[in-house]
Amino acid sequence: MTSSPLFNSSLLPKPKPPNHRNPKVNGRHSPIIKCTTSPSVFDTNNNSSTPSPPAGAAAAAKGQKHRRAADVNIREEAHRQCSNHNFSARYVPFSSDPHKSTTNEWYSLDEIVYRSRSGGLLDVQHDMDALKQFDGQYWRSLFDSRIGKTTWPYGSGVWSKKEWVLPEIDSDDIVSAFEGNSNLFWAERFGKQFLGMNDLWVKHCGISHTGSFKDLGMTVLVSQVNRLRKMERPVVGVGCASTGDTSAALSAYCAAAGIPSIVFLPANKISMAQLVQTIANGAFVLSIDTDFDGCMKLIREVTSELPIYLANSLNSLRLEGQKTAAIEILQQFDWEVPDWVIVPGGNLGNIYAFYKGFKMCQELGLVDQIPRLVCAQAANANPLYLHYKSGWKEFKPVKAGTTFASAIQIGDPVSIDRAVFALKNSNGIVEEATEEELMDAMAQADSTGMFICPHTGVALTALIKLRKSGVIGPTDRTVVVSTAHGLKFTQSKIDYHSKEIKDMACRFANPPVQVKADFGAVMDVLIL
Ligand SMILES: Cc1ncc(COP(=O)(O)O)c(C=O)c1O
Ligand SMILES: N[C@@H](CCOP(=O)(O)O)C(=O)O
Repeated sequence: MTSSPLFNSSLLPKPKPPNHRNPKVNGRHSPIIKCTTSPSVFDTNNNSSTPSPPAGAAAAAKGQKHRRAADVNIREEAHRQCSNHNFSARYVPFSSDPHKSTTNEWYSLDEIVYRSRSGGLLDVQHDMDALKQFDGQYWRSLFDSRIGKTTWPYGSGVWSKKEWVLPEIDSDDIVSAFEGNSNLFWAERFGKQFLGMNDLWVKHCGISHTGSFKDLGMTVLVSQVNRLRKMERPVVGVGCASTGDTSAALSAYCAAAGIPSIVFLPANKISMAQLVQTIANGAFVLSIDTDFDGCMKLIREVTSELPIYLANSLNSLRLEGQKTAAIEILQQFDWEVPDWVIVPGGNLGNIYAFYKGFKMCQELGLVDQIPRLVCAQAANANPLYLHYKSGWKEFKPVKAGTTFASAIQIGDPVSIDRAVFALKNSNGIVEEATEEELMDAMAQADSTGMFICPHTGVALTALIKLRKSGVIGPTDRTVVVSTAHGLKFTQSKIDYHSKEIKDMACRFANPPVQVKADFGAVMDVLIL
C-alpha cells in the first residue's frame, strides 16, 4: 500500500494572518466549561479548607457497595458525578523570572498558539489562588484516593491530578489509556553492588502504554485536540517531529480518538520497534533525510501553514501531563521528598515538567521542599551540558552526533530556557555520558534484573559520576527516571552483548555460548 497525501489543498483554509493569535489582555478569562466530572465536591459554594471527601468515599465508609449499572459505561458514570469548581488554567509567556514578569499577555487553552507575541515559549499557568483554597492534606488525600481505580478518568495517573492538569476539560473529551501510575522500583542490588547505596529508586516511566513517558503528555494534548475538534476548531490532524517515542505516543492516542496523526522522522535514526509503533497505529509517516533538529524545523513550518496541531513539547500542554510523574514520585514515597531526581534530557521539556510538578506540590503545601534535579545528556549530543559548564553563558546549539541513546540525539533543544530555569531553581546539575559509559551502565543495570533503555543508561552514568565525586552521598534518597522501555532498544543490547561495537570493550557483555546438540558437549560447557 502506498501512502497518499493527507490534504487536498483546495480544501484547506486560507493561511491565517500572522497576528491571528488574538491575545487577551487584562483580567482572567471565564472558564468555557463550567461543569467538570470531578468526583470530589468542588462546587463553588464549598470553598472551605475542609472539603467533603470524594464521592463514593462516604458510601464506602458506610459499608455500601456502589456498582455501575450494566448499561452505563465509565464515561457516562463520570458525567453523572459532575460537579462544579472554579479551577482554571491559561497560557502565559514563559518567564525565567516569574516574579518580575509584568506582561498581561495570555491565551485561553482553547486557542491554537505555541509561542508568545515576542516569539518566546509559553507556559500553562494555573489559578493557584483557587487551588490554594484547599490545603496540602486535602490534595494528598484526594490524589491518594484515586490510585488504582477504574473511575473515569481518574484511573489514569495523569488524570487523577486533573484539577492540576486541565481543570476545565470535560471528562468526556479525555483520551486516556490509564497511563501513569508507573512502578517506582527499589534498585536494591544495583544500588548496593555498584554504588554502595541503599536508597536508590528507578521510576519506570517506560512501563507504559507505548513504552515511554511521552504517554503522560500525549494524553493531555490529544484530549485537548479532541475538545477543539468538537468545538469545530480547524484541526485536521496532529503532527510532530520525533526521535521515535513522541511519534509512538502521538499515533496511539490519535488512533484511539480517531484523529489523523502525521509524524516527521529522521530517516534511519530511530529504532525499528519505535518505527513499527507509528506504522501500526496508522500515522502518516514521513521519513526525512535529516536529523531530529531538521525534522523539528520542518514541522514548525508546516504547522504554521496547515491546520495541523503541533504535538512536540514546544507545546506547553504536553508538560502538564509529564509533570504528574513528579507528583507520583512524591506520592509513592508517602509524600516524602527524595534528595535527588536524575532525568535524561534531549529536547528538554521533561526536566522542566519534573521541576513544575515538584514546585506545584511545594507551593500547594503537599511537601515543604523540592529535590535537587540532575539532567543527564549523551556526550555526543550535549548542548545543555556545555552551557552548564560555561557557567550558563550564551547558549550554543550543537550538531548532535550519533548516539545509542538515539531518542536524545538532539542538538538544538526547543525547551532550553525551561531547562535552565528548572536547574537554576532546584540547585541542579548537568552531567554527560560517553557511549561506552552509557552502554556499560545499561548492561550493569540489566545484570541486576532491570531491562532499561540507553537513555536510562545516560542517567545512571550521571549517578555513578556524582556518587564517585561524593556529590551524591551513600544514604541520599535518589530517583533515576527511566524514560523508555528497554524492549524498544533491543538492537543496542544485541550489539553490546555480541561485542560488535567498534572501539568499545563491552566489558559486561554476556554473549550466548554456542554448543552442539550433544549431552557431552553441553556437560563440558557447564562443568568447565
Ligand atoms: C526515551 C527518552 N528519554 C529521554 C528523552 C528526553 O526528554 P526531553 O526531550 O523532554 O528532554 C526523550 C525524548 O526526547 C526520550 O524519548
Ligand atoms: N525524544 C523525543 C524528541 C522530541 O521531544 P518532544 O518531547 O519535544 O516531543 C521523541 O521521542 O520524539
